[in-house]
Amino acid sequence: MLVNHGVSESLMKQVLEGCNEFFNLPMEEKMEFEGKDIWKPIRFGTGVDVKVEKFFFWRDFLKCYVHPHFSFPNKPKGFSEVAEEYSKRTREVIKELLKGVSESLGFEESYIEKAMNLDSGSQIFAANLYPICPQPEIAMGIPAHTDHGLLTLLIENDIRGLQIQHNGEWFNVHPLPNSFLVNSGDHLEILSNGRYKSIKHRAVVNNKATRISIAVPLGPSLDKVVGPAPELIGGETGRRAAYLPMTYKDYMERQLEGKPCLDHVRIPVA
Ligand SMILES: O=C(O)CCC(=O)C(=O)O
Ligand SMILES: [Fe+2]
Repeated sequence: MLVNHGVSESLMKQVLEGCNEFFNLPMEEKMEFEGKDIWKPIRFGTGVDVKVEKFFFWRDFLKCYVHPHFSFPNKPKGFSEVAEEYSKRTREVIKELLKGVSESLGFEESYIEKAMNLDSGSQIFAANLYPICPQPEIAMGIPAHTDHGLLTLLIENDIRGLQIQHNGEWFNVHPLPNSFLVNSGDHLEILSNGRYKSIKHRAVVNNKATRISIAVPLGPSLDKVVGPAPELIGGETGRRAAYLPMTYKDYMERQLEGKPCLDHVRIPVA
């Protein structure tokens, strides 16, 4: 589905360029932001050359919490301002999309915004760098996963690499120029009691060009206990809750520790 998102081409270019400049900083400057704690407001990680299971991971990343509080590196100069504007704009686009999602579930358009407390919703700016890889067949940029939030907006620097899983098979996808690729996340699946499915995806690497992608997920406020919308279960609907409620914060802690959390909260059919 194509909709006018109202974010300028020049802002998209500037934010990708800012990421490029950040990743080009000397390693010791980026390592100031290095850390394992998932709650660190600004976190840089370098995973190139680490073998996990059957693949070598081949990715550096920068993850910043940008809402409700905006945290961002103070270099390269001007990047933080561009990223703040980009975060604000993408948040508006996601909120607009969620109005349509609310209506598609039979609710008034502000339902998800209110139910998920999006005024203090948790938004992350996640930039990924996939350097040229000499042996792409034994490496993986980012392994198969689902995003934990409600919706994620993704852009890239014209180099392909994203794959999504459909009916058990992997398909290459490539955002159209000047557009966002929108992925549905775990919390949309939970809230909609499975009417929306969280999309499984991964990023492969190549031996020709460096790829940069920026994923911006928006989720509920961290203290929000999220389970299936009460209107979609029980009573006349004849449907049972298919997911256990949990705070978004607890959920993220499990997911980012590498445990597949959606499987944990899914209630098996008796
Ligand atoms: O690089 C990509 O295309 C995917 C990135 C991604 O899935 C993520 O950052 O969660
Ligand atoms: Fe993702």
